[in-house]
Amino acid sequence: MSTLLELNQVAKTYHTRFSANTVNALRDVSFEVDRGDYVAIMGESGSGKSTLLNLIATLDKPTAGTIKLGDQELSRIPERRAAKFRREHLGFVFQDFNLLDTFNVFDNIALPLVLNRVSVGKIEQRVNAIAPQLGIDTMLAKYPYELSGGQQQRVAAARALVTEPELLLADEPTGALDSRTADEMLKLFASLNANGQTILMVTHSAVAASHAKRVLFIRDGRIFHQLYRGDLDNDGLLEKISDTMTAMLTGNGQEAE
Ligand SMILES: Nc1ncnc2c1ncn2[C@@H]1O[C@H](COP(=O)(O)OP(=O)(O)OP(=O)(O)O)[C@@H](O)[C@H]1O
Repeated sequence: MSTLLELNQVAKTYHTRFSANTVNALRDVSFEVDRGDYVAIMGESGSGKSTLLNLIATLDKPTAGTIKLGDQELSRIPERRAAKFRREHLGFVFQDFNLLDTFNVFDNIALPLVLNRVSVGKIEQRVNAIAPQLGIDTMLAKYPYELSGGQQQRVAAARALVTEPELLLADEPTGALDSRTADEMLKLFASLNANGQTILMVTHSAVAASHAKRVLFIRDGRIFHQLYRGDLDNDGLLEKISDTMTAMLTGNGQEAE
């Protein structure tokens, strides 16, 4: 398999404006994500997960180290091209869906294509192709407030996928969903991944992470440990995740290789 995302000794230090304090949010983070992989990133609140996601999403730049998506080193993308790069290469799914209330479902899904100046005919073709895959083809004329949380998240997933992104970035995608709906969402992610979609998901939820192929644990801005699914089923991986979380919380266990 070829490498899609490569982080090499990435560090991020925040300098707070009104004091001399600095926060080392990430330190010496290196890992790779192959095309077709499904990676979950776990860690306690404040461990650096959002910082990491923001760097990969080109919303912020590392203080040191490099991040490459394919052949492109992200910190070399000029500011004026960053939004276009994001729309062309990345898809985003957030905890709170981030749908536009005044747009119907069709227009919400179409938005990134409109911004990319895709022709009207092609937009209709793409939206009509992705909607049935996510089971929302009967809802295209509805507005977000008319949908359940699970349906809204599927619309958000459709919007993220309609541009056929190389990498799907998800930030707590099941955080606002009840457990049954969260389970449906996780099954959807697994089937997207089975069809080749590369996924990087930040989550607090061990159950959500147990659907991934690989789990990275961050503690105090460093990679603490990695788990690979191998031959394990979701329950087997969940057990290992729980053990690692216990080790992380009690301060035991090994640092990552
Ligand atoms: N803009 C900022 N300025 C200063 N410090 C920051 C900034 N953003 C994050 N931090 C600090 O960096 C560290 C990592 O924060 P980050 O938000 O990445 O953690 P997290 O793992 O995503 O937490 P959570 O799960 O609560 O969202 C924390 O100590 C946080 O206070």
